Formats: sequence, C-alpha cells, structure tokens
Amino acid sequence: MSKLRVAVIGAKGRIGSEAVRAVSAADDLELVAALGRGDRLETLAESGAQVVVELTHPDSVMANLEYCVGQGIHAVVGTTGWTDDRLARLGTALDAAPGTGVLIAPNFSIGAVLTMAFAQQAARWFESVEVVELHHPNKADAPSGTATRTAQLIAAARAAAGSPPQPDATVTALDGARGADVDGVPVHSVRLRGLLAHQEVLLGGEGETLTIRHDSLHHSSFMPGVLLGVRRVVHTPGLTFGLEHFLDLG
Ligand SMILES: NC(=O)C1=CN([C@@H]2O[C@H](COP(=O)(O)OP(=O)(O)OC[C@H]3O[C@@H](n4cnc5c(N)ncnc54)[C@H](O)[C@@H]3O)[C@@H](O)[C@H]2O)C=CC1
Ligand SMILES: O=C(O)C1=N[C@H](C(=O)O)C[C@H](O)C1
Repeated sequence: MSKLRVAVIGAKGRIGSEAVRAVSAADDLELVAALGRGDRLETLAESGAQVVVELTHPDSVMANLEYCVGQGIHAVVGTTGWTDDRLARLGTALDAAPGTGVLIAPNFSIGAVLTMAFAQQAARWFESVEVVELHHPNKADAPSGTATRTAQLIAAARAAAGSPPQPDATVTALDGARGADVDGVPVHSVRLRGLLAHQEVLLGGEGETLTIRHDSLHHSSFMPGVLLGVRRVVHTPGLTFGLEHFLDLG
C-alpha cells in the first residue's frame, strides 16, 4: 500500500520538530517536505504532499492554509490564534475546494481533549468555574488556544443548562486581576520557565470544589493526536474544529 505523503510547516519549531520525527517514524507515512520560515510554499505542491501539518505562528497560519487549500492539500493545524473571522475566511476557501479537509486542533494531546470534555460535563453542576493555563515563557500567545476553547465549551454548557452568571462581588483594584473574560468564564495565564503546557479547570459549588488538571510534560504528548489527524483528515472534507471529532469519547 502506498504511503500518505506528508509535509510539516514550522519544521524547526518546538512542536514542528517533534512532528517531523513522528511522521518520519510512522510506517504508513512519508515525510516529503519540512518547511521553515522563509521557505517557498510552492515546495509543498512540488513535493506532492497530500497532507500538511501546520505548526507555525498565529501570524503565519492563514496564508499557509489558504495556499494549501487552494492546492487541494489537506491540513492538520495545531497553530493557535483562531477567531470567528479567521474561521469564516477559511470556510470560504474550503467552499471553493470541495473534497479538501482541514482539522484545527486547539490541543492534540488526549489528556487535554479529555479535560475539555470533563469540564463541559461538569460545568452545569457548579456555581463557579475558572480556567488557569500555565505555559513556558516562549509561548506565542495568551490565553492559550486550549484555554479559550475550554472556556467557550464550559460557557456553552452552562448556557444550555440555563445556569445563572457566576457569583462574583469583587471590585478589582488593578486591571487583569480577575483574568480575561471568555464568554463569562475567567481565564488566567501563567508563563513560567520550567513549564511546558498545563491547564487547570477549577469548579466550585456549595462546600466543595472540583479541580480537573492536565499536564503535557513533553511535546511527544501531542504526537498521537497529530498522526491520528493526518490519517483521518484525508477522509474528512471541510473544516473540523477539535480532535474530539476524530476520537470516540463515548
Ligand atoms: N495544538 C496543539 O496541541 C499545540 C499547538 N501548539 C501551537 O503551535 C504553534 C507553534 O508552537 P511552537 O512550536 O512552540 O513555536 P516555535 O516558535 O517553537 O515554532 C514555530 C516555528 O514556525 C516557524 N515559522 C513561523 N512562521 C512560519 C512560516 N510562515 N513558514 C514556515 N515556518 C514558519 C518559526 O520559524 C518556528 O521555527 C503555536 O501556535 C502553539 O500555540 C504548540 C503545541 C501544541
Ligand atoms: O504554545 C504551546 O506550547 C501550546 N499551545 C497550544 C495552546 O495554545 O493551547 C496547545 C498547548 O497548550 C501547547
């Protein structure tokens, strides 16, 4: 059986270099291109890439994806920075490229995907919920894509359950003291040398709290999700947002 031809953009980065290793080691995949900043996107089409793994920077990802989708190359995207406007732009590009699939995964690690699912499930049962994400200090953005998505899912679950706004009588003396507001859920970002990627969802009710915590301790934690995405995206036209759609979470 012929191997799936895969390219990585952002190949010298923290997660990109791990993806290059993981794709190269997979028996059913062939690494046909590994692009860094300044390399020509045309290399992707010339190499015959069927799937691109995009792991660059929020400032780069749109142009890279518009090129790939325009060429009918499927994409698995870990890069952050997704807004409704950007998703709409990508949707328009995909409409013009029927058969092409793009997976955007705010987080490729199974533990992080489960954290989001558990938080969504728990959200309606607690009065209060806050998200704390903790990352290495070289991270491009804050809050993390995972924390933003987690907060959005929690807010949607609370809205569906008819939950009232969270109790909070605080008068803040300094801007930012209560974190960023994502759909009514406070999100706090910590940047600390020594960390990689971590998240806590804190839920509070009468006389009890529940903490859901996930830690990515190495970039290898993201690779099973990247490889699953590569194998599945070629059979999944259109836009898929979230790796959970490729997992059977029961
Ligand atoms: N979804 C997930 O599970 C994960 C997502 N990420 C996200 O992936 C992105 C990259 O993260 P890191 O690897 O830590 O960053 P990094 O800075 O270590 O690597 C990014 C690489 O992309 C390159 N690059 C930037 N623009 C480019 C372009 N136009 N063409 C080709 N290469 C380009 C940079 O030169 C750099 O080598 C971030 O948005 C981060 O949040 C990171 C880890 C896991
Ligand atoms: O930049 C990172 O490192 C990570 N970025 C993603 C995010 O913003 O959620 C995923 C993971 O947290 C690691």
